[in-house]
Amino acid sequence: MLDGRKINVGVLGATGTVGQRFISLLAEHPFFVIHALGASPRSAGKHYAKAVNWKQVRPIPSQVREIIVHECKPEHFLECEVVFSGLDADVAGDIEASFRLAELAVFSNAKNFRRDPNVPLIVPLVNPTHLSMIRQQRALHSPPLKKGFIVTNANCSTTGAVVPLAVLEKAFGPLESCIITTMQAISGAGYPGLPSFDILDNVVPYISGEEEKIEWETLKILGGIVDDDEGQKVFDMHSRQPLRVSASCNRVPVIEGHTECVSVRFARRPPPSPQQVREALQGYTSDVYTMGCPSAPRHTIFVHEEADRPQPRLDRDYQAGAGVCVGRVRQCRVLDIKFVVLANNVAIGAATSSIINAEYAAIKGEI
Ligand SMILES: NC(=O)C1=CN([C@@H]2O[C@H](COP(=O)(O)OP(=O)(O)OC[C@H]3O[C@@H](n4cnc5c(N)ncnc54)[C@H](OP(=O)(O)O)[C@@H]3O)[C@@H](O)[C@H]2O)C=CC1
Ligand SMILES: N[C@@H](CC(=O)OP(=O)(O)O)C(=O)O
Repeated sequence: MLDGRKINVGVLGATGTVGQRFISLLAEHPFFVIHALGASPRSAGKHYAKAVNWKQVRPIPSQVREIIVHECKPEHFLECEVVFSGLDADVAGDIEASFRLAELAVFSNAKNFRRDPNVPLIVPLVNPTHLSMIRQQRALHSPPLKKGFIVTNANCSTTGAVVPLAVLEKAFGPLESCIITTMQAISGAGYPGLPSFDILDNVVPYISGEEEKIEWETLKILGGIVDDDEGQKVFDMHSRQPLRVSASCNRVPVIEGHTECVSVRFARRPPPSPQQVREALQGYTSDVYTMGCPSAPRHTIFVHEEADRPQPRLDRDYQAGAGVCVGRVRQCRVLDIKFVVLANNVAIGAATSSIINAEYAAIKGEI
């Protein structure tokens, strides 16, 4: 893998909410060094510090302030091996495909390639081994690729839910059904997000496309990879034990941190007790942490005993936003078990996941 050298990386969408978090997290990274930045033609040609409307707690890292922002064209990123994409989904599809064609490794937050049958959808605390699909992706690409690939991470609400769901499946066998109700922060809509007139003193019970993404992505992430009749690898979408997922999504006046109420029914009878569920969640260690990915949280899930936690203002920075917090684990009178989960939408829900995915790929020798 790395032989002690650092890998040059670029950030696409570097001026946005997710792009800024990438820059904060990559500023002092042991594997990666920021080499190039890209954004829209509106920002191109400016020093980063002039182009960005910086909204992070820590100041703009000094080494990126003077970098000239480029348009998102591969010719400006040829000295990079990896790009992290925080691009607007309206443009991410074509741009990310062009970087893959130019033999770069693309780690994307955007939704565009999540449903591609050869693109892994990886929540690193859950299914990093889906990275293996990039070999088929390269081979089936026209023309076939030597190094280029795209890896996506999930929708931020999907990410928060699938971490505890995956742990429960591992401990207690397949889930049969799951109901998820989200309370999503406004930073999930990028900056400036919703008009204050719409979100202050209010809850908006609709986020376009979100419920469908949670219901579909959960199956791709929790399912395995199998061989089809032609010997191709395919994602099995949890088909061996069909899992029904029903999601309802709400926007709430919180800046950062998506809170979700989750109820689950297990296939096996009798189901686990709330105490068994708490112990399984608290005791889980992710493979990416064990393998030494530097951004992986030491403790994947913190289980609160207090009746009124997790809360976004208090818990969104747990493990620098890389872990998730669960609370209120209790019996559900309709399904089996219900709980609340909080995940930082900009960190483990976005930039941190992409970075851990790239760390895992580097450790595995794929970049
Ligand atoms: N915010 C979140 O919590 C999460 C976001 N995501 C996804 O991550 C991506 C980024 O989200 P977010 O940071 O919130 O979005 P923002 O709107 O904050 O940022 C979008 C970025 O895309 C750039 N961009 C816009 N148009 C173009 C263009 N024509 N060419 C090149 N670059 C362009 C913008 O550059 P400029 O400043 O120059 O306009 C900006 O850097 C989206 O796909 C989103 O769905 C995923 C999970 C969570
Ligand atoms: N839709 C999410 C953020 C997002 O951009 O999701 P996706 O990457 O799945 O489009 C939210 O509003 O909180």
